[in-house]
Amino acid sequence: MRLQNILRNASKFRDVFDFGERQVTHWFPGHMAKGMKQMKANLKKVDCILEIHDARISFIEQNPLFQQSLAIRPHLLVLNKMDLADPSCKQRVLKQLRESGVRNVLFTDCLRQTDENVKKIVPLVAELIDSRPRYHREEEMSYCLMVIGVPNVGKSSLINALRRTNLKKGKASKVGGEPGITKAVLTKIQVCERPPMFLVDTPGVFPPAIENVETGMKLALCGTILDHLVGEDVIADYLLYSLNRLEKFSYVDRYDLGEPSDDIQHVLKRIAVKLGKTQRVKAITGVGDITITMPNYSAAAYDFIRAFRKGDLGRVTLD
Ligand SMILES: Nc1nc2c(ncn2[C@@H]2O[C@H](COP(=O)(O)OP(=O)(O)OP(=O)(O)O)[C@@H](O)[C@H]2O)c(=O)[nH]1
Repeated sequence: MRLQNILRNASKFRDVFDFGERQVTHWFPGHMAKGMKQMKANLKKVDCILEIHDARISFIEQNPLFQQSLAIRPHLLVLNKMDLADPSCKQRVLKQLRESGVRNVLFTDCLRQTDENVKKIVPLVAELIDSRPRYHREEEMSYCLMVIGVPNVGKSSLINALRRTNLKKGKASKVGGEPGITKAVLTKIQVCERPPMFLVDTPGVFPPAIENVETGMKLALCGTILDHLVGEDVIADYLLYSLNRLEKFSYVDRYDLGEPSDDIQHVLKRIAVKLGKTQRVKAITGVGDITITMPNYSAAAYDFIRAFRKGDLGRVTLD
């Protein structure tokens, strides 16, 4: 019965999301461009780049300004927050990345105390560095790495996880739930004694050349961009569209919807009622003012988006 309902509804789901006239350029604050300059200058001092992406969106175009630097240095792609991504997509993602020339890839969950793949990072990086010429850093005994990635992807958490795993030491980097917390450049954080390995922490840098508005929206959904710059209503609608497209229907039970729906107003209304998020507003009628109870759509959208980000709507890979 349940499956029949879902299949009946599937034909009613949108095939494409209407982004309207949205432009992504104003979603990226100016401090990111400033960070890019700092990062380019720092790149000269590093032996290997740890590029960190959200495992739910693996195929972000590389920033053209870094392509050259990335090409001449060993490079490891860390797909973090794997605990929130769909594990059944792993092999497809790896294949697609391999086809586009990205060979060194690890999936991580930095919040897990003992993540096997976090343990693999130091040996793999040492191997990658030793297998290639180090140019002007040939004499250097220690390894220096740089972590790069968009805001809120887990750069600070990865650094802390590396220290926890290899040095049995605690936090070196501030970790935040809002994008853009890593602002100051912390020079050289030790992550391993043998071999001596250091990291340069950098501000979260957003690639300015996002290939389309949909990539921007996926990044917004995963918390890379401050919500108010994009609009929680449209993020919530894109989330609903994505869950239906990917056939991830756990939201139906969570919010007692009975069956999947592609109508965000309907879904938000039900979420608001379920969570008791209603507000009393005055309405003017022909026979005088009355007070009516309305669903609080903003509070419902907030809950829906947060539930997705925490993994409460299931493990979802958006790409
Ligand atoms: N579920 C999950 N959450 C994670 C993981 N890694 C980091 N987070 C969470 O993601 C949020 C951002 O983590 P940070 O380490 O501050 O990310 P950042 O890239 O340094 O962020 P900026 O400072 O904004 O550039 C925090 O709420 C972390 O707890 C992970 O592997 N899994």
